[in-house]
Amino acid sequence: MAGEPVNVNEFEELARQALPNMYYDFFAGGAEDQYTLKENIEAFRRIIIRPRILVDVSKIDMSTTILGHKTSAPIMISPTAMHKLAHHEGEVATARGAAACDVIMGLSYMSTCTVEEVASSCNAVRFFQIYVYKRRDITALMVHRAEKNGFGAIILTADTPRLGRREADIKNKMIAPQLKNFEGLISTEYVSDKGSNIEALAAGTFDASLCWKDIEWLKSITKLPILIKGVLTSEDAIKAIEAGVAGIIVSNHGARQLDYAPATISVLEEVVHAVQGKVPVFFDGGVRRGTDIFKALALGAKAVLIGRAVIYGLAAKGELGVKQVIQMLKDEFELTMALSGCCSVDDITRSHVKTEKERFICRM
Ligand SMILES: Cc1cc2nc3c(=O)[nH]c(=O)nc-3n(C[C@H](O)[C@H](O)[C@H](O)COP(=O)(O)O)c2cc1C
Ligand SMILES: CC(C)CC(=O)C(=O)O
Repeated sequence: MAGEPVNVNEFEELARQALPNMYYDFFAGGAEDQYTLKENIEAFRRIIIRPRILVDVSKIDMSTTILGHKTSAPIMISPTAMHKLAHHEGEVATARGAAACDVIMGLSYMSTCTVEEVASSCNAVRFFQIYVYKRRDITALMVHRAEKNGFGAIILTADTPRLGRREADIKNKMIAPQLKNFEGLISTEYVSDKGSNIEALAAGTFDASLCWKDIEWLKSITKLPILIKGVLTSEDAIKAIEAGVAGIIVSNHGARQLDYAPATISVLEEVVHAVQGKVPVFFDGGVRRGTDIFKALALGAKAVLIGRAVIYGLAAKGELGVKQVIQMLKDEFELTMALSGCCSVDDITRSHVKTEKERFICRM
């Protein structure tokens, strides 16, 4: 590629060149046939924008408020694991990139920098994602550390009772590094001759018995608002509201868990309808362009979360790359708003997009 990257896909190419195959495959890969992985992107392509003309768009305001936190754009960083495998500064570089762009950072439970290191590195608003370990005392301790270190919410990832089958990681015998957060608490260095050590780590530590009633337990150990991540159906959206969560994240885990789960953008509206405005609905999966962000907001998302795009920026150029990727998405989103006749995020409505089903309705 000649010159500087001009879009997220070019950052992916730089990341591919920068990383050992094993790590690139871990970051980029999905489950089994990777049908859902492709669909997360393709389903966006099938949605068309209906722009309005002759609107004064000389000033565009992308800002919004997420759980009471004012933010520059409806963009957050999705929690993704093990950033030191992408860049030696790890999650500290990601957090600094988020702070520089004034967006909220989701920190993974499986991070390679500690909660304390990330918290003291910058003033980014941070949410902490958790997996629930069989050793619940360790999860409770992590929640308390996040609370003590000024994190603004807990993201409970609910789609991973077991790890999805990621065949590249099996072939590569993907390593499971020791995770600094858990040093002295539990070993996260798993070695299995059979294949992915990440899978062995998840099988050894994650609590597959986690269920709806455990949200009560989580609420009993923290005052922080709880977002539930991994909702794909109206049935589960209703249960989540009954359980008292502060928000819902429509996510298929970047297509790394259940293959042939739906593309997230194709089920966003189903969840939004079920929620009836009771809590904010967030969205992730396949966001690579500002137009994708616009489409998700038109279909009812309060904000989107970005997973791989941020990792690609981090792998290519560290903190600067994270900043450039987020800025690129913000710039593209701002231009999309202007060209669609929307001056603020509240101006983006359902009538600004046509889904595939609606596109072929013939107006007589
Ligand atoms: C390499 C990688 C690691 C991830 N690790 C986590 C994790 O630790 N916790 C979690 O809740 N989700 C994790 N996810 C899922 C992301 O939070 C998010 O749902 C997904 O990446 C969104 O799709 P996108 O990558 O197309 O933006 C991970 C995703 C990737 C690609
Ligand atoms: C270490 C893994 C369990 C992190 C994860 O959620 C993922 O790789 O998708």
